[in-house]
Amino acid sequence: MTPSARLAAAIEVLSDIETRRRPAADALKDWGLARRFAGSRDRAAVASLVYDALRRKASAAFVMGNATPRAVALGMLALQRGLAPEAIAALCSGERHAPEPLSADERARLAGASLDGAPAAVAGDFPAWLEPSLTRVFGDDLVPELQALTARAPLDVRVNTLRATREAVQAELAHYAPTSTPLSPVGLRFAVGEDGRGPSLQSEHSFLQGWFEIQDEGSQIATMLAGVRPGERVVDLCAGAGGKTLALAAAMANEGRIYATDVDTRRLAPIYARIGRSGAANVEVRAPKGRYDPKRPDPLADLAGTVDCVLVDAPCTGTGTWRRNPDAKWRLRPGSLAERAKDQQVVLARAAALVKPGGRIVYVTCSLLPEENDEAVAGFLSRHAGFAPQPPAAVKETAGMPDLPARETPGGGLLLTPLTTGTDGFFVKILRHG
Ligand SMILES: C[S@@+](CC[C@H](N)C(=O)[O-])C[C@H]1O[C@@H](n2cnc3c(N)ncnc32)[C@H](O)[C@@H]1O
Repeated sequence: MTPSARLAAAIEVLSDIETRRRPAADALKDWGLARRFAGSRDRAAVASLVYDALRRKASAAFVMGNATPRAVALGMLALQRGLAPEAIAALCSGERHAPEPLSADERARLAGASLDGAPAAVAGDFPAWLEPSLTRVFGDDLVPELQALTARAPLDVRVNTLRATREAVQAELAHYAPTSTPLSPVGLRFAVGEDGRGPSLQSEHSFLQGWFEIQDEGSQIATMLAGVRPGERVVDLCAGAGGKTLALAAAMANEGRIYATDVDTRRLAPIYARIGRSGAANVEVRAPKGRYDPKRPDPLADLAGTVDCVLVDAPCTGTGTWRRNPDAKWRLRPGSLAERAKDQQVVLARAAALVKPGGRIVYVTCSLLPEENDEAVAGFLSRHAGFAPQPPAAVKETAGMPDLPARETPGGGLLLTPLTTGTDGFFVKILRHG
C-alpha cells in the first residue's frame, strides 16, 4: 500500500470507530480481515496512524476547526508527526486509494496549526469531564503532564536477576541496541519504530530461557517501592498474569514465600508458564475455584493476620497507560470510574485481613485519578484505624531510590508519570499496620 492509501485506510477505520462506537482494536481487526492484500507492515502502519490520531483527537480537531475522522487524521499529521502542509497535501492526492485533495480551508488551517488559546482538555488531549479531578493532582502542570501522556511509550523489559544480569541480556540482544532504563537498575529499553512497533522479543532464545520479561519501567519501579526483602511472606492479591509477582520473586532472590491470587482465574492462567520460565521457586499460586466469590472459602484464609506485605495492584481505569492505549481515554465513562472505586475498597479490605501487626499494604494503581489514589486510600483509612500511611520519602529510602523524581500527590502518595519519570503513570502508597 502507498502512504496515501494507508492514510485513507486510517480515516476509514477512524470513521468506523466513531460511527459504530467500537474499540479501535476491533475496528482495525475487521479492516484487516476485509483487506487480505494488506501485509503486516501495512496493518502496523494503519494501526499506528489510527492510534496517533486518537492520541491527538481533541487538539487535532481544534486546529482543523472540525472533528471529522479526516480532520483529526490530518491535524494529527501536523501536530504529532510534524508533517508540513505540503507533505500532507502530497498524501492527499485524490488519486486511486488516496484521500481527496486538501480544501483551501484545510490547507490554511494546517499552515497555521497552533494550540494558542485552546482549553486545557484540548491542549492536553483528555476528556473534559476529567479536568477537575486531574487538576486536583497536577495543578499548574496539568497540560504538560497530560501532553506527555500523548507520546508513544517505549518498549521496556525487566531483566530477571534469578537467571541473568542486565549486562548479559544487553549483550545477548545487542542486535536491537537496547539501552539501560534511566531509573530501574534491572530494565532495558528498546526503540519503537514509526509504525509503533518494537522488536519481537518474545521469540528470542533469551526470552524463552526466562532471562527477561516485557514490563514497563514504571511497573518495575512500582514493585521496587514495595521494598520486599528475602525471607518475607508476601501476597500478590491482584496478580493477574503475574508481571509484578515475578518481579517480587526476583527482588526476594527466591527466599521467603509469595502467594499469588486474583479474582479471575482466566487472568491468572498465564502465570504458571511464566513462573516456570523465570525460575521463581518461592511462588505459590492460590487460584480461586471458578471466579472468586467472598461467600465461598477464601483461598488465602489460612494466611489471615500473618503476612508481611500485601501488594494490592488494584483494578483501576488505567488512565496512566494512555500512551499505550489512547483509545481508552475517550471510552472512559464516569460509571466505570465509580465501579473501579468500589472494587478498590473491596480489595483493600481483603488485604487488611491478611496483614500481620507491623506488616504493610502496598497499594498500587496505574491511574492518575485522585478518586482511585489518594481518595481510595483515605476511604480505606477511615474504616481501618489500625493502618497508617508511610511518608513518600521513607518509601523511596526503603526501596533504595531516595532520588526517584516521582511526584508527591496532595494526599502524600507517590505518582510516577511520563513527564517526571518517563514511565507509564503509577500511584504507590504504603499503609503500615499497627
Ligand atoms: C492491574 S490488574 C493486575 C496486573 C498484574 N498485577 C500485573 O502486574 O501484571 C488488576 C487485577 O485485579 C483483579 N481483581 C479485581 N478485583 C479483585 C479482588 N476483589 N481481589 C483480587 N483481585 C481482584 C483483576 O482481575 C485484575 O487481574
